Amino acid sequence: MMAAAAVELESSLELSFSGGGGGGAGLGSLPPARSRIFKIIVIGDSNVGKTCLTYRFCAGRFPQRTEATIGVDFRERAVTIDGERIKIQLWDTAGQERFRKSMVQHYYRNVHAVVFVYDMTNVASFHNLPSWIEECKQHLLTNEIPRILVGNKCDLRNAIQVPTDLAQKFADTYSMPLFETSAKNPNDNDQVEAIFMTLAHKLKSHKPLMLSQPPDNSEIQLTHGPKPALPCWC
Ligand SMILES: Nc1nc2c(ncn2[C@@H]2O[C@H](COP(=O)(O)OP(=O)(O)OP(=O)(O)O)[C@@H](O)[C@H]2O)c(=O)[nH]1
Repeated sequence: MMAAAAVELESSLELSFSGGGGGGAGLGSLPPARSRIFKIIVIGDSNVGKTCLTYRFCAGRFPQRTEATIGVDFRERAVTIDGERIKIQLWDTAGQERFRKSMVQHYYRNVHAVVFVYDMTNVASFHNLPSWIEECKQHLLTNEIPRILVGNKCDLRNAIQVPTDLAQKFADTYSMPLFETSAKNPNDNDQVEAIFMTLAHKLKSHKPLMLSQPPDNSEIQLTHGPKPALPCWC
C-alpha cells in the first residue's frame, strides 16, 4: 500500500506526458504523446471493499490480503478509448474516520468522478451513504460530476441485507447508476471493469476539456467546457 505518501502524487496536473522517444525535441523526434488523467475517488464506509475493487480493476485480481487504508491509496491503469490513451487514477480513500482527517482536503482536489461503495451484506454501510454524499457536497463536488453507486460483495448471497430495489430507489433519487458486484468473484470481473470504464467513457465524452489557471493558485485545474448533450445513462 502506498498510504499517505500518495498525497505526493496528487493530480493537480491533469495532463501527463508519455512516450515520445525520451530524447528531447531533436530533429525527427516526435513531441511526447499527451495522455489525459481521470481522477476518480472511491469512497464509503470502512470494510466495504474499496481497496479490493480498485485492486481488481488495476491489477486484475483480488488482493491476497488487505489492511485498513490509512489516508489514501493510489492506483492507476492506462486504457485506450477510441484511440486515445487515458490514465485512470483511482484514489482509494480510508473509510475509518481516524485515518481520514488529515487527508480529506488532498483527495477532494480536482476530482473528475466519484464512486460511492456500500457493502451489500452490511445495511449500516448503505445507510451511511448520505453522509458520504454530503461530504462530497461540502468539498464542492457538484452533482454535475459523474457518480456511480456500487454495492459490493454480491458473492455473499446468503448474507445480503440491502435489497436491489431499495438500492435502486436510492440511486434513482441521487441520479446515479447502480452496479452490484463482487471484487472477490472473478466472474464479476467484467462488472468491475464496467464500473470504471463507464466513468472513463463518460469523462472522455465531456469534451472539450480546458486547462485554466486561476489567478491566485499556481496549480493547473481542469474545467469542463460547454456541456454536450448526453444520453441519460442511469
Ligand atoms: N466476500 C467478499 N469479500 C470482500 C469483497 N471485497 C472485499 N472483501 C473483503 O472485505 C474486507 C474489506 O475489504 P477492503 O477492500 O480492505 O475494504 P475498504 O473499504 O478498503 O476498507 P478501509 O480501507 O478500512 O476503508 C476484506 O476482508 C476483503 O477481503 C467481495 O467482493 N466479496
